[in-house]
Amino acid sequence: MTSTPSAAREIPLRNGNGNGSTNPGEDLTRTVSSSFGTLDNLSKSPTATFHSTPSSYGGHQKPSTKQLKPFHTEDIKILLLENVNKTGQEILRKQGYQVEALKSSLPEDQLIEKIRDVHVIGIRSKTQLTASVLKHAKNLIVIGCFCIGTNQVDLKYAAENGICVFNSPFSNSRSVAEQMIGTIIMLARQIGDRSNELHQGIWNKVSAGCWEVRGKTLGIVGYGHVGSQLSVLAESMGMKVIYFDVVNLMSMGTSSQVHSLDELLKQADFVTLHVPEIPETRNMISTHQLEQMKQGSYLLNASRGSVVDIPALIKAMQAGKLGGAALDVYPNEPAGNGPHFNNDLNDFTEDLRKLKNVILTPHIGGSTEEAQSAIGVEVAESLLNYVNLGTTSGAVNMPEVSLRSLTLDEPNHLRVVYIHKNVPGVLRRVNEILGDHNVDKQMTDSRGDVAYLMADISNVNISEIKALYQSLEDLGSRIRTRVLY
Ligand SMILES: NC(=O)C1=CN([C@@H]2O[C@H](COP(=O)(O)OP(=O)(O)OC[C@H]3O[C@@H](n4cnc5c(N)ncnc54)[C@H](O)[C@@H]3O)[C@@H](O)[C@H]2O)C=CC1
Ligand SMILES: O=C(O)CCC(=O)C(=O)O
Repeated sequence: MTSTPSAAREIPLRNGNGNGSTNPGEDLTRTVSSSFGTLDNLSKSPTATFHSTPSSYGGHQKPSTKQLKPFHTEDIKILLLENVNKTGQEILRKQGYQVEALKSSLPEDQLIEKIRDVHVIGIRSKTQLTASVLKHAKNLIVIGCFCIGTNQVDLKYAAENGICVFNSPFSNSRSVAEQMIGTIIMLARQIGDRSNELHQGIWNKVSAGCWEVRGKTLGIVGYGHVGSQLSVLAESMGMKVIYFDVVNLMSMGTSSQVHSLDELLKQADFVTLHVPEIPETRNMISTHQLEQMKQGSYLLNASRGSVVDIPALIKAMQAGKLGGAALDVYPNEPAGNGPHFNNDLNDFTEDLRKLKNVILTPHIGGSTEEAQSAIGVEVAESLLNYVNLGTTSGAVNMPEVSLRSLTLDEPNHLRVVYIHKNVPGVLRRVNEILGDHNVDKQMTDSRGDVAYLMADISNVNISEIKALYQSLEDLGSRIRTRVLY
């Protein structure tokens, strides 16, 4: 169940990227067809106060919280891809929004068709929301990544076009760390091979090359949410933990930070990768790094497929340099489940599949009931808070801005959300427009080239909302204007 504090509703969902209609009025009617109908009706009574009636949506709200609802919620279209958990789907459906949920991701041409009219899209790690896809998303105001990684989204393009992006920063970290613990032991004991052999009827009781993990050194590359959880679990099994991170961090337990990747590679019996996909981490483990690793050591990657040069890893395995490896992620991954793990996907796949003591898993580090359910709730609530209240807390590509909810004892109040280019003079112009009313509270912040302003203003007649909106839209700095009332 959502704990979203109120159910404010957005009116103008205009895209600021120049792809939408040049007439904002047309955009309003096009994107949320009933919002002008409602607005026009209300505006016949210019002195009317606009307490919205208490909504049936989101049963947890305090009685005094104002429900902002200038259009029908069923006009909001949400597309959820990649089997987003039911918890998230239900929260969004309960709002009355139109939710379409698909089990897999979509090929680019189908994605472009679908993304044209949705206001909200929810994805996991596979769907690539590049600039060339997003430029077709004329109505899109927010993206929810129901996962940790956001490398699949062009965050800069999204921000510059007024599309806010949320993720779930740590709800699956524990699941990944636990999978790594299991995998470390499986590699050390060659359990994958023994199990495969026995499935084929072959009894192969061996101890050569099989080890306890107690007393061995685990080298963690990237000591963030996943890496630090793993550190604690590994120490509890008697492993010595060292880690390398570009940031100076507090060591958990008795683990210690080393100064370079090479230092870690030279000391560790197991090397495990938990860095984000960024240009600096592309192929961070390649031929040179594999050469630095100890003879018979093991490599694990559950970060992103681009972080390891897999053909180089295959060579190191074939040469007997490593004792084993485990991969959960690959440069190209299939859109959905099925018999897709072959050379059509990545041209090294058949060679990889032939290797002994190499555990291959289909990107399931975060795939547990606990993680997916928690992520569903967390990201769906971020989406609601953004759509309903304009709140950007936790956003990964916008400044974090929030104001307390409007309440029913505040008549003639509305909330203005103004996403704009971060250039001098904008605040003065915006406040000239808002200044005809009473600005009760205002917050503004910037992140790079984009700034986000949120203001609650009172003494606004219904008949004035459209003009207010239009004045903000007419400013050259405007990326996107939303008025919630
Ligand atoms: N296999 C799976 O199902 C999952 C995979 N992931 C992947 O794991 C990655 C890590 O996740 P978290 O620990 O939550 O991220 P995080 O952001 O909490 O930690 C990443 C750490 O890597 C460090 N780092 C960045 N660049 C580095 C570099 N060049 N060298 C060394 N350290 C560097 C950062 O300073 C940070 O401490 C995610 O970005 C995601 O791609 C996350 C969850 C599930
Ligand atoms: O579960 C997923 O779809 C993706 C997990 C992941 O890689 C992430 O959270 O970054």
